[in-house]
Amino acid sequence: MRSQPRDTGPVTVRIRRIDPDLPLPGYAHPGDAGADLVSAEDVELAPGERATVRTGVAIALPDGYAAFVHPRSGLAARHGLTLVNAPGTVDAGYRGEIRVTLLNTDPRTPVRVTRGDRIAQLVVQRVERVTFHEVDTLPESARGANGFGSTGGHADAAPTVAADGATSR
Ligand SMILES: O=c1ccn([C@H]2C[C@H](O)[C@@H](COP(=O)(O)OP(=O)(O)OP(=O)(O)O)O2)c(=O)[nH]1
Repeated sequence: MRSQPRDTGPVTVRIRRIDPDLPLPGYAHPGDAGADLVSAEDVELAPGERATVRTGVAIALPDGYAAFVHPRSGLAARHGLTLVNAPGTVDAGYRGEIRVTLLNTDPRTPVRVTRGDRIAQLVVQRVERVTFHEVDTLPESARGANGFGSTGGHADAAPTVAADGATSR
């Protein structure tokens, strides 16, 4: 069966430039999921150091959406630069400046970020709100309570954590 492209036009997100000299977030290519966010600051991160960096923009997402701040793979692979809280969550009701908590994971080399550098990417997604319905017993499933490496695939897989918190290999 041929898959049909979804009929979705772009969602309009109101954005305010707190720092007028910086570019708006932008998609580098058609089809990209993330719009790049730039740094509003010059920062140097020592090995293992983190810093919360301004991006110069604030947004108002429509209800039912959230934006997620993701690391950029090139910065991660080349410099070990990631985000402490990846992905950061920007709530629909948040009107403050989007900030990015960068972390230099490299054990030896400092990372220098210059104002205007693209430091992270913002992925806007629909999100569901749920009603939590308390029950005594959950429905059975094939996975059950197995997780945390239970399916293997790594020589040093983490121990299995049971529903009661007990661990076993
Ligand atoms: O990487 C991030 C993560 C969050 N935020 C902003 C938007 C978000 O709506 C707000 C609160 O984020 P979160 O809910 O993750 O923080 P919290 O530590 O739970 O704080 P709060 O008690 O304010 O919800 O901070 C950012 O600018 N960048």
